[in-house]
Formats: sequence, structure tokens, C-alpha cells
Amino acid sequence: MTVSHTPLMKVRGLSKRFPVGTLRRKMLHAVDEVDLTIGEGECLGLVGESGCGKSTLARVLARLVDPTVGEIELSGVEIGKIPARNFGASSLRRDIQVVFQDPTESLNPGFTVFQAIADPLRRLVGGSKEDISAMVLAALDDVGLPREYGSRYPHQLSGGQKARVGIARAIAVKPKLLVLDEPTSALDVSVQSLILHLLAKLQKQRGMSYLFVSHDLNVVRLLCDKIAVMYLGRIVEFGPSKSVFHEPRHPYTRALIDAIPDPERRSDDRTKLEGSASSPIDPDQNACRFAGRCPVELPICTTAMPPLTSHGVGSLVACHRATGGNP
Ligand SMILES: Nc1ncnc2c1ncn2[C@@H]1O[C@H](COP(=O)(O)OP(=O)(O)OP(=O)(O)O)[C@@H](O)[C@H]1O
Repeated sequence: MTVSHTPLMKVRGLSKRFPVGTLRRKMLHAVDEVDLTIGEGECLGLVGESGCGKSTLARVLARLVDPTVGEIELSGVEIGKIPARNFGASSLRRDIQVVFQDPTESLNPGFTVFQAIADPLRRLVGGSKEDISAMVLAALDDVGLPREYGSRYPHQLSGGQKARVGIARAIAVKPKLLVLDEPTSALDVSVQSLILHLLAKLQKQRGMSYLFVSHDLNVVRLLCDKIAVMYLGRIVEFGPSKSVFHEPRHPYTRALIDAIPDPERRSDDRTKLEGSASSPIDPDQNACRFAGRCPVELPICTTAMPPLTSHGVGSLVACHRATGGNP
């Protein structure tokens, strides 16, 4: 399928700040002035280390959470100002659906598979009992689950089967945009690849747009047309998957690519960003003690990054977050 260049979602100056600290006077900049475009039928991969703000951005774009500031346009309609609590009941909810990370947690244990898929169809699409039933069965077919599984409860399903139910529930209403928040990270490796293939097939068949959140650049590279790399709440690199992967321009992207395990390469050969991993972080001081020059040109980041390994930069992210962007 040819990917259209018509934008489906346009995001401008989007920020999400959370009040933190005992007196909740400090602000944690989870998402910081993000600009993005997702084309019709395009798969955009959002990657970055744990804690960099991927899920928060995904939840804001899916309109589950309100942005602090910024614009979100869907098919030319500004949806960022609609409070999240009202969005669920609006007709626009049908256009943006979400597949969550943990299929067990995202399914109501008291609902059968049939009920889980029928519920959003009744609320967002409507129709007779027979219409709803036909749509549920079609969704089960689409995700490769036998129709008789409709009468099962979540505890009677494997992890992969639960993931398929989560996908069936989201695609049944025929959304324009599917937000996938680490949809395979809770699954066994063998099941992960089956689910990724299923997602790729569904996207081709239906021409949906995907926002695919992952910490795994390798997975994103295979599935997505474009990649956005997030670091400390900001998008530091954005472009076609091939060029981001083969000609990364940002040091953080280069380090992420180098952190992908490669049996041909010794860990010593990997890119290390300047800084000292052994520098102490004192949360009581509310400041980052990494000294030196930051290789990443971010206004909120004035200090150095520790050497980045496949374990990532979580501690540094946590350190910067505690400062609320005001080191
Ligand atoms: N409701 C909240 N209140 C306060 N802080 C929050 C809230 N939700 C997220 N955060 C903080 O915002 C930052 C970004 O979190 P987020 O879950 O978006 O990161 P992430 O990149 O998705 O991480 P992971 O890959 O581990 O899921 C973290 O420091 C997190 O603790």
C-alpha cells in the first residue's frame, strides 16, 4: 500500500507537565514542546529510553490525558482543547483507539471476549444486536482468533490471545489512528513476532495510521515508515526510518542504535556519550551532579550524559526529571 503524505494528525508545541514533590510546587516536564505529523496510512514509531515521556505523549495524543499546552489536529479538527473526560463520549473517540502494553490489565476480567469487543462497538458505532454480533465475529476473524473464543474470559486465554483481543477491540470500530503503547513488550519473544506480523498485515489491509511506541529501535525500524526519537520529553530526531537508522544525526539516536545487541561487536566498540556514570545523584539536592558538557543540545539539559549502554540512561533521566526542567 502506498503511504499518503496527507497529514492525519498534526501536533504543535505540545507539552505535558505534572506537579511533583511534597508540596507539588515543582513541575515535571514529561513532554516538552513536541511537534509531530502522522500521515494517513503511515506508521510512526516513537522510541526512547524508559521515562523519556513516550507513554505520556501517546496518552495525550490518544486524548486519554489533557495536554498542558499545545495543539492536536485530527483530520483538520482541533481536538487538543476537548477535555479528555469528554473526549471518550464524543464521536471522535472512534477515530483514535489504543492498544495497551499489558493485555491482561487492559481487559475487564468480568467480560467475555465477545463482550469486550462488542462494548466499544455499541458505544461508538451502534446498530442492531445482529449488526454488533457480525462486527465482533469479523474482528475475531481479522485477528486470527477462532469465533468460539468469543465465550471465553480473559483468564482462559494465553498472553498472545489476550493481545489479539485487545487489537480486535481497538480495530473493530475502524479507527483512523491506532496508538500502540509497547503492544508486545509483555509477551514471549515467539509471540511478539506473530503479533507484530498481525499488526503489519492489519495496517496494510485497512490503511490505518499507527503511532507505535517502543523502546526497541529494531522493532520500530521493521514496522514503521517514520521514526521519532524522544529524549527527556523532547523529539530530538524525526524522519523516515531508513535515514534515521542509517544516517542518524543526533548523538542520542546513534547511541540508541549502537546499544542494539550485535553478536559481531564487542560492547567496548559501542558509542559512548561523554560524562561519568559514577557521578553521584543526590535527590535531596534536587540537582544533577553530572559535570561537564552535554552532547545533547536541549535547553533543559545542561549537564553531561553518562556512557550509554544497552541498559540506557534511566538514572540520568530520573535525575533531570526531578529538577522539573530547571537544573
Ligand atoms: N501522572 C503522573 N504524575 C507525575 N509524573 C508522571 C505521571 N505520569 C508519568 N509521569 C512521569 O513522567 C515521566 C515520563 O513517563 P512516561 O511513562 O511517559 O515515560 P516512558 O518513556 O513511557 O517510560 P516507559 O518506557 O518506562 O513506559 C516519568 O518521569 C514519569 O514518572
